[in-house]
Amino acid sequence: EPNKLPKEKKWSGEEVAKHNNDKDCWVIIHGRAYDVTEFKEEHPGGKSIILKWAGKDATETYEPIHPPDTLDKFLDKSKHMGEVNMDSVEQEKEFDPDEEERQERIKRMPILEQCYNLMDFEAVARRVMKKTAWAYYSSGADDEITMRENHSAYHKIWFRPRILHDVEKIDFSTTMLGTKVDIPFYVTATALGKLGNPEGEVILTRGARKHNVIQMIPTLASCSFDEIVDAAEDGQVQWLQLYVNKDRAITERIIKHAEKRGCKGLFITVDAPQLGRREKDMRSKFSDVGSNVQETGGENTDRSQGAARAISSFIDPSLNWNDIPWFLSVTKMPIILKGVQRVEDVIRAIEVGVQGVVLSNHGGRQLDFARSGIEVLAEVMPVLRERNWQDRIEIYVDGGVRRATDMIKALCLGAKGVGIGRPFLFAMSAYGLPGVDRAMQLLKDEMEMNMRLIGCSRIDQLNPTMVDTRGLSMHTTAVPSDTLGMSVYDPLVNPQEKAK
Ligand SMILES: Cc1cc2c(cc1C)[n+](S(=O)(=O)[O-])c1c(=O)[nH]c(=O)nc-1n2C[C@H](O)[C@H](O)[C@H](O)COP(=O)(O)O
Repeated sequence: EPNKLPKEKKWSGEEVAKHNNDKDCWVIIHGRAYDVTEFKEEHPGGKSIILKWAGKDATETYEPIHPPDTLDKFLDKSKHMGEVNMDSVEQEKEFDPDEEERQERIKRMPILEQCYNLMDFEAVARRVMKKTAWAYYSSGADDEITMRENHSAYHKIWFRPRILHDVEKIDFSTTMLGTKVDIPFYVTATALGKLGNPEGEVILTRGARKHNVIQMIPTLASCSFDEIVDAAEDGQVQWLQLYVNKDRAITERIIKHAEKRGCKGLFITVDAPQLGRREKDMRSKFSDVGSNVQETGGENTDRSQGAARAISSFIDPSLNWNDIPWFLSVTKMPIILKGVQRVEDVIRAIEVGVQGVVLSNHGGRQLDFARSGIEVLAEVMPVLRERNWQDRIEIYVDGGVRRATDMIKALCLGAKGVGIGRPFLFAMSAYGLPGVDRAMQLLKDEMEMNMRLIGCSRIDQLNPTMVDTRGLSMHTTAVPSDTLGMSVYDPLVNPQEKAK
């Protein structure tokens, strides 16, 4: 065929560069050429990003968003054109006006030992991460009120410590879905790990292994699912976070494969029938990566929806309670609904037969003005206790957990454990595995001290009498300062302009 290479030949950069338009479109990924002329029409991230790199090496942009097996899985073999002689390819770096200053900031960043708590990692990550990666990880929906409320809700809960209890030996280990863990937190599912670190989610796997905590593997990981499972040690427990695909055959395949690979929990995300509107993310360079989920949204849909939208057009917005029996029928893994936000749905989850819920608003990235997970927990537990249902399912909370005291408050109120997201992403992005390791160790040190100071030596001694939650439902949210107004009316300097 015209485009077929004799075995030993490699394409030159010049030859690939000829295929640089809508009618004839090749890209180079990891030193190989791919004909994406037809595929670009159905690319979930929209076709503009592909055309932007038509005829060029797209590896750097491609890498953080796509697991390594993406092209083998989704691009017909006949479109895999073969090897490219990369010496002949003109490397085109995506111009980033901030890159020079960022490299300077990296040289001046604090050493790891100067990070004393999880918020320190956020402060460092903000300075040293690429803007697009920082935007994706740090963004919340709309005015980010819920994202801030998630953390400040813990500041409305005060302790009622007890005294004169023997707290010489502290044991804060517990079990989660039957797995023994060192400390009651798990690494929650957060997409696109390679935006923050070239190795991606496997860094979190190694940190989780070292501290004997569970990692929840995201559907939208940068690493492939099998890479993440292979990075785990024998006996290391992982869970799967599932975005349900409109095509249930794909979903069934994913579930069965996860079970076969040893996952010990299926966390179905139920708070994201469509990914939230995260404006920091939308402003970053992904703004040219509109996705076909907007196409279905009709002409006037805003296409600059950032990375989130670019990778989530497959999610099924029709998912509903009637689907749950099917999930219970296709797997033996315990099923947990992630993103439950009111007691009525916890009752329904128990009645429909799932094994747990995560009280969560997706880190404030979905519905703004959703209540914090911890506030919902305070609503849920008294109702379950009234029915003597408190042991019918395991209840987790995530969102805004930054201190061991946050964890202790959640456990006092009846949570089995908490999920932690951004802190480990920021620790990984700033310092790699040593950062994640230190972040987890800091939480263990804080846990030991605070359990001692609250007067408990074991997790099962934590109970509602040890906290005062009277202030919890007071949403004395200061009127949000108009950050959008301050920035959005500035003449948006086009980075390309700045470079001239
Ligand atoms: C920070 C972050 C969170 C994401 C996340 C990506 C990032 C960068 N992504 S998202 O791209 O779709 O929004 C996921 C995801 O893949 N699936 C999911 O169930 N939750 C996702 N979450 C939510 C996460 O599982 C927790 O609910 C949330 O992070 C907890 O809040 P903290 O970050 O404050 O700990």
